[in-house]
Amino acid sequence: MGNKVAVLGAGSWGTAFSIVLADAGNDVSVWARREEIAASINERHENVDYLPGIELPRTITATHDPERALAGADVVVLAVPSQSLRENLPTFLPFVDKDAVFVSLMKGVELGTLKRMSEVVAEVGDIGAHRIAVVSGPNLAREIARREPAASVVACADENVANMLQERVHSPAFRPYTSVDVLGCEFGGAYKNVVALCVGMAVGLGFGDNTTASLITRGLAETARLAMNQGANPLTLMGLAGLGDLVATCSSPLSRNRTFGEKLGQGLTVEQIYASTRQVAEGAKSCSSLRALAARTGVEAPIVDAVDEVVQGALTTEQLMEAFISRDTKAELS
Ligand SMILES: NC(=O)C1=CN([C@@H]2O[C@H](COP(=O)(O)OP(=O)(O)OC[C@H]3O[C@@H](n4cnc5c(N)ncnc54)[C@H](OP(=O)(O)O)[C@@H]3O)[C@@H](O)[C@H]2O)C=CC1
Ligand SMILES: O=C(CO)COP(=O)(O)O
Repeated sequence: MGNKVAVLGAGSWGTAFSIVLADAGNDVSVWARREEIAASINERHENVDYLPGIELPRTITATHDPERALAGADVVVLAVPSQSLRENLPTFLPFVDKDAVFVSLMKGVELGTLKRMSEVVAEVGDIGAHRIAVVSGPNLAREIARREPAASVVACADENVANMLQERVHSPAFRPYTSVDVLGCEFGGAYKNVVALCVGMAVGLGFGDNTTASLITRGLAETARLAMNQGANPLTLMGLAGLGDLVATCSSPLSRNRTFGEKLGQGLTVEQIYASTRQVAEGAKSCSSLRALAARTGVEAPIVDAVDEVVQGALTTEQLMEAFISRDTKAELS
């Protein structure tokens, strides 16, 4: 095995992370669902749909053929939407080397099964935890693609694998830290998208920084409550994959989740927002799965509950804010 990485998914983050991988010295082969995206990457060295105006390194090539993308790759990066991973995996798995390590970039929880992405990979591919890693942190795709400095977490149950991947993804602008808390990183990544939807709603309604800071802070408390109930290390939620990503996503106009929430706050419907973009806002789906998981485990999750109600059309954004403020009062650290 050499230094070839297959990146499965040519959206914003799959493409931006390919730049990190190329800058770190890997040969990168991207699988694109649409042939025209593969052609744009190969011929123009640009992903015209997802990262227009960003020149891609020549060591990134793309193909529509999963077998070609995966041939000779010892690291397989998964960058498709969370809700399509289960249906995508059977297309990829026959061509994955038996020792290759999977790296999930995805930040969602599967509807129905309520599984995290690493759990879906383990189940569908019958793959051990030592071969499944996660990269998660404050990593807005366009900023990473512009090589603005950022840090992130590479988590794997096997510390040696996390160390190996840390080297493979360490580029001049991208600083990865290792962790063995895959679960904590995945909950941090999925939950912050829902909190960002909520913050976006507040912004869309015209509220300022006190409101958004209150939602971010209570969102972090809620994230930690559910993640710890599931076995996460609480310190992971205080780190890059928790607080770091929460702050970046909730603060940035580049975030699709925050933007989705903002449009809801401005009065657009969920259907109108879906019709206006092809990019994924994971929180609009994961609010339902995280809500179901919290209910199943008896964990209080008022932000996730209320965001899901808004997305289902059962609550307006004004009612969400009213519900947030008028809930029964309690001790902060309860
Ligand atoms: N963008 C970001 O800043 C970051 C994103 N992430 C996470 O990375 C994951 C991927 O997101 P991102 O790249 O941003 O998403 P985008 O919306 O930018 O791109 C989605 C990609 O998935 C493809 N796709 C859509 N539907 C399917 C399907 N049913 N089967 C296979 N492929 C499909 C799209 O192909 P097509 O063009 O043909 O529709 C496109 O290549 C998400 O979980 C996200 O939360 C994590 C960190 C940062
Ligand atoms: O995960 C992200 C930043 O770390 C990207 O957030 P959005 O999916 O909301 O754009």
